[in-house]
Amino acid sequence: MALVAGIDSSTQSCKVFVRDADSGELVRSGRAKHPDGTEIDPAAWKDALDTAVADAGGLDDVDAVAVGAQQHGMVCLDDGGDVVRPALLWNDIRSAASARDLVDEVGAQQWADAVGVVPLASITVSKLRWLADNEPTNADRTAAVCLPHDWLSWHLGGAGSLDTLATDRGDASGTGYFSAATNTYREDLLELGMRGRKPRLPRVAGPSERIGETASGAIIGPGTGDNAAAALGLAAGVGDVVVSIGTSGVVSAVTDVGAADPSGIIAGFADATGRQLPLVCTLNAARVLDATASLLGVDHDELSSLALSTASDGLVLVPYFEGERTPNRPDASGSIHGLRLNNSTPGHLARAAVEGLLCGLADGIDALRAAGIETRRVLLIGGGAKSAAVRELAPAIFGVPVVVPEPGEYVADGAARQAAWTLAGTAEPPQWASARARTYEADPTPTIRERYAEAASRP
Ligand SMILES: Nc1ncnc2c1ncn2[C@@H]1O[C@H](COP(=O)(O)OP(=O)(O)O)[C@@H](O)[C@H]1O
Ligand SMILES: O=C(CO)[C@@H](O)[C@H](O)COP(=O)(O)O
Repeated sequence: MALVAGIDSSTQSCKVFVRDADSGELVRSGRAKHPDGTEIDPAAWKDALDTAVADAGGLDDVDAVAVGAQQHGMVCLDDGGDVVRPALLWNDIRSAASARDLVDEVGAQQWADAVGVVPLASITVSKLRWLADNEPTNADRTAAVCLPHDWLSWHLGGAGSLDTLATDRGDASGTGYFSAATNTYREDLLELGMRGRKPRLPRVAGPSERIGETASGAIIGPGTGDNAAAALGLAAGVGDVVVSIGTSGVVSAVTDVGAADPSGIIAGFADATGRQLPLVCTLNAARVLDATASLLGVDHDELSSLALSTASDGLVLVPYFEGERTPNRPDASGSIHGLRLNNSTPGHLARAAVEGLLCGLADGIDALRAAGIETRRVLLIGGGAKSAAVRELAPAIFGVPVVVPEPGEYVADGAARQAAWTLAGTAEPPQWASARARTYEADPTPTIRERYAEAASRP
């Protein structure tokens, strides 16, 4: 029996899932936590990976491995391959003004046409501009720039010369200097971000290309960004909208036609199979529930019960706890609207937190629909999908049926499926049985959306 391993190095943790390469059956798994913060020494990801691999019983008997990881993180390497400074993660908003500068210099429509992405604080090119303007010495020392998954794959393969760095089009498309439409780097935009400097970039491997070998002889697949890996893990098809409630809230769909949205709401990313992955991402998702539970002094199950046992009654929570990316309001904060004596209860606050989180994601679904993307049903994943209140309330707020696959790690599964594909050398990824799933349906509740839209539009 050939074994493959999929790794998910996400914002909060690292997960390793070992599966049978032919059937996809789960053999064993492991996990480890990442430190908190939006600026992280990549060595912490490596430590967590080593712990998670050990927790999963090691990888010595595994034939192929691939890494899915949080997108956009800026990993700068010097000539010798050492990191120049801690990585700035996708949710680090210090680069918001740099993003605005880049949009002013080039134009939003021009960015969308060139790379499918209008720079925001999250996008790698904005972080590089921040580096060039605020830490010019570090920018000068930067011989190569790569992403979290590129760096981990490179280390799995022994971290040789910078020439051996590799990425895939799924993750490259989140940098702001790679076009998913033409499958080429726009080195001119990288140079613009770096104010004239030209660090080297990872080679962009094909969707199932071998990029190296681990010390124990396992083939390394190209890996990808976590959202592209999730779509592959779920085998998302036409009409499927994947909604992930992790640290980020993500709404995405696999399509043939890419996005070029000058409003910046939809990012024109690539998927992990050679297609496109238009995507809307919010900064505030599962942690909205974490924060509300902590505010109320309850755990997640109690928060969910409170929300489900209380009817909506005019209280609106706008969840911009960490500023917001979509809409682009990096300096915003969370707010509560419509407090009255009769709705000033823990239950109403719990309900408003779940509804606020879901309304932000529903706006993302609407944006995909308005762009002509079929939105027949939602596949709901991520840590937040473990909340019964999220699952129960989502279909009414999203206005479409919500399919919740059994609790799992679909990013790690996508990476494992890619590893199996790389191992097989076939034209298409292997067909693995779909996870068991439950479908939730409900009549739409437009009033909740309208109340939220009114509150969220206030400055
Ligand atoms: N039962 C639950 N209800 C709501 N949120 C939960 C529950 N269990 C875990 N979470 C939250 O889910 C988040 C982790 O989800 P995950 O998808 O792994 O995130 P990431 O991929 O960003 O690391 C954490 O913020 C955690 O508190
Ligand atoms: O920035 C994005 C997508 O554009 C995020 O989705 C990151 O990729 C982090 O993902 P999670 O750790 O929240 O899953």
